[in-house]
Amino acid sequence: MTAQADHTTALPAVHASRPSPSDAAQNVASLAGLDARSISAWFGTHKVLDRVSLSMRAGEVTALIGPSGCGKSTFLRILNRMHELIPSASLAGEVMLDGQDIYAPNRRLTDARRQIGMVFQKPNPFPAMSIYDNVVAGLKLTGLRTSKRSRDDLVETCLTKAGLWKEVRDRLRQPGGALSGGQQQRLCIARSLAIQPRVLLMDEPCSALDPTSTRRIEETIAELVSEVTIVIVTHNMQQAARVSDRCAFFLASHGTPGVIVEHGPTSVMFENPQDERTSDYVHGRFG
Ligand SMILES: Nc1ncnc2c1ncn2[C@@H]1O[C@H](COP(=O)(O)OP(=O)(O)OP(=O)(O)O)[C@@H](O)[C@H]1O
Repeated sequence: MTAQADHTTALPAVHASRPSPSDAAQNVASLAGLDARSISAWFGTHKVLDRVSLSMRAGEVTALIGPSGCGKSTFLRILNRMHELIPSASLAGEVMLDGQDIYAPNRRLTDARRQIGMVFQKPNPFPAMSIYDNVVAGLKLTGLRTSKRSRDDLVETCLTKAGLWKEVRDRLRQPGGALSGGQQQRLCIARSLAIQPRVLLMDEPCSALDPTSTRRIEETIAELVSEVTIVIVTHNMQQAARVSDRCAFFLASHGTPGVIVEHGPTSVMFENPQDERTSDYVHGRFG
């Protein structure tokens, strides 16, 4: 999971057109924050994260940045219990969703996955399944029976939110695999939204996309964050500056496990970071 870092010294305007996070949080009752407390992670005996704590606020975009191999993707997978799918993987710590630990013994794995969705680096729609069926594919997870009419509405709503409706409304029965890469990624976002997650995790969602598709995804993120809390891993510093409210800078120096060196508002992280290593990284002096 490596990608070339794309650094810049310029800090573009950060989504001036959307409501402030606090306005958004007040407007949508179901918004939830995620609070990771003292997370350590291992693959076998190899420790890759050491007591990482981070609050990801409701109604905000939090960007996880840092050089390759410092544990960003591992941290992200821990946030919705995907880390435990890897046989050698283990972890310590707590992940609180709206004050409830998703790892508590009485919490079901499927609950965490339903409430905390994930979009991956490489678009992964079901290629032979129709666009329509891709969007509703996750509904089985919820166990809810829905009418055809409400499924139709859901498909339109989710594709609209993902910025894809106008491009596909006349070909909903065509296979998802026939769409362009950028369209497939927006289809995956629509599929995640269909089960109404409270948090959406995005692991380098634009790294396989061209600049135009990347811009569309970034616009989609800006529109979605008023109703779903977003955590995004990105190697692209311009993108982190454009889309996020807050950033966390991860680092694993000289084979030590990854830690968060610094986190805070994106403008501060880029313009006035407290740690020299953050400054060096966001300005492209290493990584
Ligand atoms: N399935 C796995 N099995 C064993 N080790 C793994 C596995 N996945 C990741 N690691 C190791 O965990 C460490 C952190 O990897 P991770 O992918 O979380 O970093 P990252 O910061 O997301 O990197 P990148 O930016 O390159 O995607 C690395 O040393 C990596 O080799």
